[in-house]
Amino acid sequence: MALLQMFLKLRGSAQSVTRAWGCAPAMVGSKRCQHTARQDTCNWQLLDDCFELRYGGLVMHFNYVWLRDHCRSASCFNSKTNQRNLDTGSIDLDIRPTKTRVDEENLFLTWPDGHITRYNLAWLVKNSYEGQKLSAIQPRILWNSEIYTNAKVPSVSWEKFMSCDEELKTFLNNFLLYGIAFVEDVPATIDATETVTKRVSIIRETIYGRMWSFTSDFSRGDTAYTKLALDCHTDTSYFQEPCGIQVFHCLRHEGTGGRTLIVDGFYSANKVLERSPENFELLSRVPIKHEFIENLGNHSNHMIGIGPVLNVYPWNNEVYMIRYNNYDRAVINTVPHNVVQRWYVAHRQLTDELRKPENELWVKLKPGKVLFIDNWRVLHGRESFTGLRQLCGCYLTRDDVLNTARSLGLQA
Ligand SMILES: C[N+](C)(C)CCCC[C@H](N)C(=O)O
Ligand SMILES: O=C(O)CCC(=O)C(=O)O
Ligand SMILES: [Fe+2]
Repeated sequence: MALLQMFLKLRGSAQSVTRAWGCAPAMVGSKRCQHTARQDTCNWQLLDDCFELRYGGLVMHFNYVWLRDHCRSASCFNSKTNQRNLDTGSIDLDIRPTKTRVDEENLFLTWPDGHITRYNLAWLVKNSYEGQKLSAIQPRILWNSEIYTNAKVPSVSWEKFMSCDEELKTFLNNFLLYGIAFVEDVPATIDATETVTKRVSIIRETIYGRMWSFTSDFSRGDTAYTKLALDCHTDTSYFQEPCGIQVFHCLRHEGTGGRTLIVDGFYSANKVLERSPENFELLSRVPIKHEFIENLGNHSNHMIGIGPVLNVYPWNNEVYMIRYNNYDRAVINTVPHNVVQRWYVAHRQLTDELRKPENELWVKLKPGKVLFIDNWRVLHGRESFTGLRQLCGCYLTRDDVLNTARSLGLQA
């Protein structure tokens, strides 16, 4: 929590300075602002180290360098490319505006060189730390098996999915909210599986190939290539950037068992946060290693990924990635002995949550039913099985899935 406390402290000290700085012509101001339909009062003060703005129900604090840096005038910002022209390295780090003016919708600051910046007040609300802190980067519905089942998430079907953007949008909306989504009635081939994934994103080629198809032949040095049960886990936790999405399509299974286990890792992480913030903090602070060492036939690989089990945004504690794979977790040598015990306690609490039967969703994948899993959020596993079972799929690059979602107007 140290970093968060630092943030809060910094904000606290900014707030405690109430008298305005130097010899600015107008240091405190007030104006009735017409903002959309309602009347909003807009109050501002030039504080020592920031500009304080009260507007739209928020008290916001803007650093002066930030304000200069975010000038959207034609000379500072190219609105065609949405890129900054202004050289941030040229801003005086002690810069202060020399003049301040507010009208119904805008704040105007004049800088020492005479340059004037206009900020739309609604834009400031949206882009202030205080405004941002209130909202999640990615709105989600955390689920256990009952919540997911009761939600009756509409499934999408191959034909419509391939031809209709609205159907793709429905699918991506489900995927963003729940971290899993299905496409039904897909032809049971590797080619069709590839076609369906390419509708969503770019395939991420890895040491396992581009499209992969595997069975219990131990062709690779990993338990996935056996008939054994697998406890819930995230894949490629031994990559510096674990794969964003995993796609599974069971092309055939003649035998028993082999159901797929799916668990919302963020639901469990949230339970840990609610019950023990200290444990949550340990899991989000302590970096550990995952490792994949393969020496089998013509496959020789050594992958190492380092990072905490829970990756959170420091300003709102929102989890954005979980790395949890007890098979692939490497020797812990990044943690001092007095922290290790506490880390194991925290890890146990998360494990207990993940393994609660009510949090487990079990599905039998059948030919035709393609499952997309958010590998940064949802853990998967499987029941042991008998007989011939062939699974194909691939990994997708996360940025491109989110890019597709945003291009369809979804928040991602
Ligand atoms: C999916 N596919 C069979 C290609 C690879 C499986 C990788 C399994 C590995 N233990 C991990 O969790 O990353
Ligand atoms: O066989 C399965 O159902 C999944 C195995 C697995 O965890 C994987 O391939 O990543
Ligand atoms: Fe896996």
